[in-house]
Amino acid sequence: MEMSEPKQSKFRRICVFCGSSQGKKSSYQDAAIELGKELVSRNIDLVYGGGSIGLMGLVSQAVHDGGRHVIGVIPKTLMPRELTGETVGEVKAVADMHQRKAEMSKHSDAFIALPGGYGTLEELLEVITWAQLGIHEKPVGLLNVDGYYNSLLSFIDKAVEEGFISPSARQIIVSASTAKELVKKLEEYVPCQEEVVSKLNWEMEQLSYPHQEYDIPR
Ligand SMILES: C/C(=C\CNc1ncnc2c1ncn2[C@@H]1O[C@H](COP(=O)(O)O)[C@@H](O)[C@H]1O)CO
Repeated sequence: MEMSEPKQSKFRRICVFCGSSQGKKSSYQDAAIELGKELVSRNIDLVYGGGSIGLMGLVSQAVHDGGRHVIGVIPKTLMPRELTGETVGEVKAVADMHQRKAEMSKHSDAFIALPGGYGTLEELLEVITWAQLGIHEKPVGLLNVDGYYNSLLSFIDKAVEEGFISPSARQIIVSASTAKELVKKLEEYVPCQEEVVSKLNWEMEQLSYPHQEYDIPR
Protein backbone atom coordinates (compact mmCIF):
# COMPACT_ATOMS: atom_id res chain seq x y z
CA MET A 1 0.00 0.00 0.00
CA GLU A 2 1.29 3.46 -0.89
CA MET A 3 1.71 5.73 2.15
CA SER A 4 1.41 9.48 1.58
CA GLU A 5 4.35 11.52 2.93
CA PRO A 6 3.35 14.08 5.59
CA LYS A 7 3.51 17.59 4.10
CA GLN A 8 6.35 19.51 5.75
CA SER A 9 5.18 22.89 6.93
CA LYS A 10 7.35 25.95 7.37
CA PHE A 11 5.76 26.30 10.81
CA ARG A 12 7.09 24.31 13.72
CA ARG A 13 4.41 25.44 16.16
CA ILE A 14 1.14 27.30 15.79
CA CYS A 15 -0.65 29.07 18.62
CA VAL A 16 -4.42 28.57 18.63
CA PHE A 17 -6.79 30.95 20.39
CA CYS A 18 -10.30 29.63 20.84
CA GLY A 19 -13.35 29.41 23.04
CA SER A 20 -13.15 28.08 26.56
CA SER A 21 -16.74 27.07 25.70
CA GLN A 22 -17.74 24.68 22.90
CA GLY A 23 -20.29 26.95 21.25
CA LYS A 24 -23.83 25.93 20.30
CA LYS A 25 -23.21 24.53 16.82
CA SER A 26 -21.50 21.21 16.25
CA SER A 27 -19.66 22.83 13.31
CA TYR A 28 -17.52 24.80 15.79
CA GLN A 29 -16.51 21.63 17.60
CA ASP A 30 -15.92 19.81 14.31
CA ALA A 31 -13.70 22.71 13.14
CA ALA A 32 -11.58 22.55 16.31
CA ILE A 33 -10.96 18.84 15.79
CA GLU A 34 -10.34 19.32 12.07
CA LEU A 35 -7.80 22.06 12.80
CA GLY A 36 -6.02 19.77 15.26
CA LYS A 37 -5.85 17.02 12.63
CA GLU A 38 -4.62 19.47 9.99
CA LEU A 39 -1.74 20.52 12.28
CA VAL A 40 -0.89 16.86 12.82
CA SER A 41 -0.94 16.14 9.07
CA ARG A 42 1.59 18.94 8.57
CA ASN A 43 3.79 17.94 11.53
CA ILE A 44 2.99 21.14 13.41
CA ASP A 45 2.95 21.31 17.23
CA LEU A 46 0.35 23.25 19.19
CA VAL A 47 0.63 26.12 21.64
CA TYR A 48 -2.58 27.12 23.40
CA GLY A 49 -4.01 28.42 26.66
CA GLY A 50 -4.01 25.05 28.45
CA GLY A 51 -6.74 22.94 30.00
CA SER A 52 -9.46 20.76 28.54
CA ILE A 53 -12.50 22.99 28.49
CA GLY A 54 -14.41 24.06 25.39
CA LEU A 55 -12.86 24.20 21.93
CA MET A 56 -9.47 24.46 23.68
CA GLY A 57 -9.87 20.90 24.93
CA LEU A 58 -10.98 19.57 21.53
CA VAL A 59 -8.14 21.05 19.50
CA SER A 60 -5.46 20.08 22.04
CA GLN A 61 -6.77 16.52 22.36
CA ALA A 62 -6.79 16.10 18.56
CA VAL A 63 -3.17 17.28 18.27
CA HIS A 64 -2.08 15.12 21.21
CA ASP A 65 -3.93 12.05 19.86
CA GLY A 66 -2.18 12.60 16.52
CA GLY A 67 1.20 12.34 18.23
CA ARG A 68 2.29 15.98 18.03
CA HIS A 69 3.60 18.03 20.94
CA VAL A 70 1.16 20.25 22.85
CA ILE A 71 2.22 23.16 25.04
CA GLY A 72 -0.43 24.63 27.34
CA VAL A 73 0.45 28.01 28.86
CA ILE A 74 -1.59 28.52 32.03
CA PRO A 75 -1.63 31.36 34.55
CA LYS A 76 -1.15 30.06 38.10
CA THR A 77 -4.61 31.34 39.04
CA LEU A 78 -6.21 28.98 36.47
CA MET A 79 -4.03 25.99 37.38
CA PRO A 80 -6.52 24.20 39.69
CA ARG A 81 -7.91 21.32 37.64
CA GLU A 82 -11.51 22.14 38.55
CA LEU A 83 -11.17 25.51 36.74
CA THR A 84 -9.77 24.50 33.37
CA GLY A 85 -9.41 20.71 33.46
CA GLU A 86 -6.38 18.59 32.64
CA THR A 87 -3.85 19.81 30.07
CA VAL A 88 -2.55 17.18 27.66
CA GLY A 89 1.18 17.40 26.90
CA GLU A 90 3.48 20.02 28.39
CA VAL A 91 2.29 22.63 30.88
CA LYS A 92 4.00 26.00 31.22
CA ALA A 93 2.87 27.83 34.33
CA VAL A 94 3.03 31.62 34.11
CA ALA A 95 2.37 34.42 36.55
CA ASP A 96 -0.59 36.08 34.88
CA MET A 97 -2.65 36.58 31.70
CA HIS A 98 -0.16 39.11 30.28
CA GLN A 99 2.77 36.76 30.63
CA ARG A 100 0.65 33.98 29.12
CA LYS A 101 0.17 35.91 25.87
CA ALA A 102 3.86 36.80 25.69
CA GLU A 103 4.82 33.14 26.24
CA MET A 104 2.27 31.83 23.74
CA SER A 105 3.61 34.26 21.16
CA LYS A 106 7.27 33.56 21.89
CA HIS A 107 6.86 29.82 21.30
CA SER A 108 4.83 30.07 18.06
CA ASP A 109 5.49 30.72 14.37
CA ALA A 110 1.89 31.69 13.51
CA PHE A 111 -1.48 32.29 15.17
CA ILE A 112 -4.95 30.96 14.43
CA ALA A 113 -8.23 32.02 16.04
CA LEU A 114 -11.12 29.59 16.06
CA PRO A 115 -14.54 30.82 17.19
CA GLY A 116 -14.52 32.10 20.76
CA GLY A 117 -15.56 34.92 23.07
CA TYR A 118 -13.89 37.87 24.76
CA GLY A 119 -10.70 35.96 25.61
CA THR A 120 -10.23 34.81 22.03
CA LEU A 121 -10.98 38.26 20.60
CA GLU A 122 -8.59 39.92 23.02
CA GLU A 123 -5.77 37.51 22.16
CA LEU A 124 -6.45 37.82 18.42
CA LEU A 125 -6.57 41.62 18.40
CA GLU A 126 -3.42 41.85 20.48
CA VAL A 127 -1.31 39.74 18.10
CA ILE A 128 -2.74 41.71 15.13
CA THR A 129 -1.75 44.94 16.89
CA TRP A 130 1.75 43.58 17.54
CA ALA A 131 2.03 42.69 13.83
CA GLN A 132 0.90 46.20 12.89
CA LEU A 133 3.62 47.68 15.10
CA GLY A 134 6.28 45.40 13.64
CA ILE A 135 6.78 43.59 16.95
CA HIS A 136 6.49 40.31 15.05
CA GLU A 137 6.00 39.20 11.45
CA LYS A 138 4.13 35.98 12.19
CA PRO A 139 0.98 35.30 10.18
CA VAL A 140 -2.39 35.62 11.88
CA GLY A 141 -5.32 33.50 10.67
CA LEU A 142 -9.02 33.61 11.36
CA LEU A 143 -10.86 30.32 11.00
CA ASN A 144 -14.21 31.74 9.94
CA VAL A 145 -16.36 28.68 10.66
CA ASP A 146 -19.91 29.08 9.27
CA GLY A 147 -19.33 32.84 8.92
CA TYR A 148 -18.82 33.25 12.69
CA TYR A 149 -16.39 36.13 12.13
CA ASN A 150 -18.24 37.83 9.23
CA SER A 151 -19.41 40.72 11.38
CA LEU A 152 -15.91 41.24 12.84
CA LEU A 153 -14.45 41.30 9.31
CA SER A 154 -17.16 43.76 8.22
CA PHE A 155 -16.38 45.97 11.19
CA ILE A 156 -12.67 45.92 10.31
CA ASP A 157 -13.51 46.83 6.70
CA LYS A 158 -15.57 49.74 8.03
CA ALA A 159 -12.59 50.85 10.15
CA VAL A 160 -10.47 50.81 6.96
CA GLU A 161 -13.11 52.85 5.08
CA GLU A 162 -13.30 55.33 7.95
CA GLY A 163 -9.52 55.73 8.07
CA PHE A 164 -8.79 54.02 11.38
CA ILE A 165 -7.07 50.93 9.98
CA SER A 166 -4.72 51.22 7.01
CA PRO A 167 -5.37 49.02 3.96
CA SER A 168 -2.03 47.29 4.46
CA ALA A 169 -2.77 46.63 8.15
CA ARG A 170 -6.05 45.04 6.96
CA GLN A 171 -3.93 42.53 5.05
CA ILE A 172 -2.50 41.19 8.34
CA ILE A 173 -5.64 39.11 8.85
CA VAL A 174 -5.80 35.97 6.75
CA SER A 175 -9.16 34.22 6.82
CA ALA A 176 -10.68 31.02 5.48
CA SER A 177 -13.61 28.80 6.29
CA THR A 178 -11.70 25.52 6.56
CA ALA A 179 -8.56 24.56 8.45
CA LYS A 180 -6.86 23.13 5.36
CA GLU A 181 -7.39 26.29 3.33
CA LEU A 182 -6.37 28.54 6.23
CA VAL A 183 -3.08 26.77 7.01
CA LYS A 184 -2.23 26.78 3.29
CA LYS A 185 -2.89 30.55 3.10
CA LEU A 186 -0.77 31.16 6.20
CA GLU A 187 2.08 29.21 4.61
CA GLU A 188 1.90 31.55 1.60
CA TYR A 189 1.57 34.75 3.65
CA VAL A 190 4.16 37.46 3.04
CA PRO A 191 4.24 40.15 5.75
CA CYS A 192 3.44 43.62 4.46
CA GLN A 193 6.10 46.04 5.62
CA GLU A 194 4.92 49.25 3.92
CA GLU A 195 3.22 50.93 6.81
CA VAL A 196 5.01 49.40 9.75
CA VAL A 197 5.49 52.33 12.10
CA SER A 198 8.85 51.25 13.41
CA LYS A 199 10.89 48.16 13.99
CA LEU A 200 11.01 48.05 17.75
CA ASN A 201 13.60 45.27 18.05
CA TRP A 202 11.29 44.03 20.72
CA GLU A 203 12.35 41.45 23.23
CA MET A 204 9.23 39.43 24.00
CA GLU A 205 10.37 39.07 27.60
CA GLN A 206 9.74 42.79 28.03
CA LEU A 207 6.06 42.04 27.68
CA SER A 208 6.14 39.87 30.77
CA TYR A 209 5.15 41.68 33.87
CA PRO A 210 7.18 41.08 37.05
CA HIS A 211 6.25 37.78 38.64
CA GLN A 212 3.33 38.64 40.86
CA GLU A 213 -0.10 37.32 41.62
CA TYR A 214 -2.65 38.89 39.32
CA ASP A 215 -5.95 39.91 40.83
CA ILE A 216 -8.67 39.43 38.22
CA PRO A 217 -10.97 42.47 38.56
CA ARG A 218 -14.58 41.53 39.24
C1 LIG B 1 -11.98 30.35 35.48
C2 LIG B 1 -13.04 29.87 34.56
C3 LIG B 1 -12.83 29.45 33.29
C4 LIG B 1 -11.48 29.36 32.73
N1 LIG B 1 -11.34 30.25 31.64
C5 LIG B 1 -10.32 30.11 30.81
N2 LIG B 1 -9.57 29.00 30.81
C6 LIG B 1 -8.56 28.91 29.96
N3 LIG B 1 -8.24 29.87 29.07
C7 LIG B 1 -8.97 30.96 29.03
C8 LIG B 1 -10.02 31.13 29.90
N4 LIG B 1 -10.58 32.31 29.67
C9 LIG B 1 -9.87 32.86 28.67
N5 LIG B 1 -8.90 32.05 28.27
C10 LIG B 1 -7.98 32.38 27.15
O1 LIG B 1 -8.77 33.11 26.22
C11 LIG B 1 -9.28 32.22 25.22
C12 LIG B 1 -10.64 31.71 25.59
O2 LIG B 1 -11.46 32.75 26.04
P1 LIG B 1 -13.00 32.84 25.57
O3 LIG B 1 -13.51 34.05 26.29
O4 LIG B 1 -13.67 31.59 25.97
O5 LIG B 1 -12.96 33.05 24.09
C13 LIG B 1 -8.32 31.05 25.13
O6 LIG B 1 -7.58 31.11 23.92
C14 LIG B 1 -7.44 31.18 26.37
O7 LIG B 1 -6.09 31.38 26.03
C15 LIG B 1 -14.41 29.82 35.09
O8 LIG B 1 -14.96 31.11 35.12
